Amino acid sequence: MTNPIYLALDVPHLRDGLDLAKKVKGHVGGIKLGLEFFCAHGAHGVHMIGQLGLPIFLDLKLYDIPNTVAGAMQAIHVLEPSIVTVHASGGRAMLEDAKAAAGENTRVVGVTMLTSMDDRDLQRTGIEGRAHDHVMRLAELSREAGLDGIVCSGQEVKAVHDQWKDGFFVVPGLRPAGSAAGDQKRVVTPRQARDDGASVLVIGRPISRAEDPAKAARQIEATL
Ligand SMILES: O=C(O)c1cc(=O)[nH]c(=O)n1[C@@H]1O[C@H](COP(=O)(O)O)[C@@H](O)[C@H]1O
Repeated sequence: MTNPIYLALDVPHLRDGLDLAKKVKGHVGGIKLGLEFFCAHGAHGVHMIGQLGLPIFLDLKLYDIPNTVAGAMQAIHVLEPSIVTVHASGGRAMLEDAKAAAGENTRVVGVTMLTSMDDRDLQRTGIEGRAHDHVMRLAELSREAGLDGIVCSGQEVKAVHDQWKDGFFVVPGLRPAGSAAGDQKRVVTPRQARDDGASVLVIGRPISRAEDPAKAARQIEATL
């Protein structure tokens, strides 16, 4: 079984990121580079981390008009990401054009509702109803638009998986039992998410902020 854990490398310094990625390399299946990393280090940083040989998940959460998102997708072909995120709420045309413009070996997944939000936060954005229903709607839209899968919390992944059998499901907001949730609100354990159908487990601070990141990654891997 391939290791489903992707380390979220949310660090400001490239040297620290490289050191951390090297430390945990044997205990994760890939590295997720997000906005913090990409804004600071751009394509150069992605190449540097890519040299470690692990799949790269470029979490850019693209959200713009279809033409602009398609252009951004084309611009990152050269980085050969295995996974890229777009916001599912960008609408069907944006999602279709994002997928059409993506590289052949890149999975495009739609971010449904951030794991840092709960029902109340959702309502404050003007959307009535529960997180669960919102995620299910955006999962359906993503599937219709031809995306490979979605990003959702571990609280929804089972229901989404039941409806979209061959979908690819990225689950962040994961916390081993007893660890601090921080800004995450819809949280489950890595094991729970995997059992419920997650394809990729995105884990950041429980590994990156641990005293011994390799040990933390190994311990999480052992629970799966
Ligand atoms: O797209 C993501 O990866 C993402 C979506 C989401 O809804 N929630 C979420 O936390 N993420 C990312 O997953 C990672 C979670 O990090 P930790 O909370 O430190 O484990 C961060 O890099 C977030 O940017």
